[in-house]
Amino acid sequence: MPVRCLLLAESDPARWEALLKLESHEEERRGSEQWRNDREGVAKLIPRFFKCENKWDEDEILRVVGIVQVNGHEVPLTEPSSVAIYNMASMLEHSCRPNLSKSFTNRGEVVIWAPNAIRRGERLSICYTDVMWTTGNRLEHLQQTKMFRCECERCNDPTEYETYFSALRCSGFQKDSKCKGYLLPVDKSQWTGEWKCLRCSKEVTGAAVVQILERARMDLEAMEKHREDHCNKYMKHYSKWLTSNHQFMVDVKISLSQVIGGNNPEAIKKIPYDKLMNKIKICQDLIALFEKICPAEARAFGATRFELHAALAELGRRSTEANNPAAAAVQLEDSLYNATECIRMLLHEPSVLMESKICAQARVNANTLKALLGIKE
Ligand SMILES: C[S@@+](CC[C@H](N)C(=O)[O-])C[C@H]1O[C@@H](n2cnc3c(N)ncnc32)[C@H](O)[C@@H]1O
Repeated sequence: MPVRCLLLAESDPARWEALLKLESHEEERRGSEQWRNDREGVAKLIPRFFKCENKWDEDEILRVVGIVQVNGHEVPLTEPSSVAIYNMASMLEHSCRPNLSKSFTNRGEVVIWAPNAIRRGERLSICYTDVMWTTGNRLEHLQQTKMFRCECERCNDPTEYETYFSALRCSGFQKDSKCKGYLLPVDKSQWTGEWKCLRCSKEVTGAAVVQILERARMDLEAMEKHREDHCNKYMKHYSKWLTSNHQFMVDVKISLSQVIGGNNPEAIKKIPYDKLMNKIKICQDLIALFEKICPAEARAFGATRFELHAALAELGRRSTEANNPAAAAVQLEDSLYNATECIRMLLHEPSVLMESKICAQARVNANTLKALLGIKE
């Protein structure tokens, strides 16, 4: 990527000039661990590897590396994904609760759109990191790669709109404790320091927090997420330490929402009633959480709305079979609403991605539901 950028100076001087106008954080990066690694691994390597010792000096290469790191977007169209820089999209500022969503066309063009209404005067933002990461991880990632401390509303509220997405449970850190309180950092800007229970005020060391989070992360990575029993076991075990909305729990709930009755289109018809209701509850909880912490995260909404519409349609089918047309009508209408929301959220997904196929299926299902409900186009 840096070599391609550097070669623009000859192949496309106008784009080279435009690239050089982008933020590199050259000075702030200088001397950091990342900068030292880039110097050894990129700036010194390129001239040797490409046998062009005098073509570019070290500072020029490191500046381009900085520009790529600060402005690059991961494009998930290929396996592995690629990185691209978009001149206009580079001007967008960051928020951990952005109001814009980012998608791509099959040709790799970026699509920036607003899933929800934006108030007059509200600033436009995208997320430079992952909205599904805890505050500590987001802050660290932004500081290390984009060289700034995020002061967005979400980062300044450790409860994250009372979802406790990054919090831990006090009881997990105290033997035989019945405390139902949540732990958060004593200093909201220091997620690696001491944590304190909001209810009983007990303090826990940063090292103890890191230890449990590391264990939970490793177990999450190692588990088979397509296995319902594995997901349930993980949630049961870690409910001692993690809040029900914690990043890792949410990760497992997203898997569960897809796995329950999701093996094939017929599978959902065979699951017991309580499992069907559990799928619906998981989807509704996820949507309520997304609405609070990431209302523009279109792909997460789209996938979960799809699962919810499927479960509600099945519920409606069972109500019809049980001779309860009134309940069936409400459930099918609700299913149609979720299918429509799924389509709206996945509308801009490129056909090479799975999300576009989910969107296409939601269209077919929405038409079937409309026919069932006697709704004309
Ligand atoms: C992709 S550039 C955005 C354009 C850049 N502000 C410029 O004028 O060229 C990313 C850089 O903008 C700044 N930035 C973007 N969003 C920010 C935010 N919410 N708070 C502080 N700095 C931010 C940071 O310096 C970050 O590394």
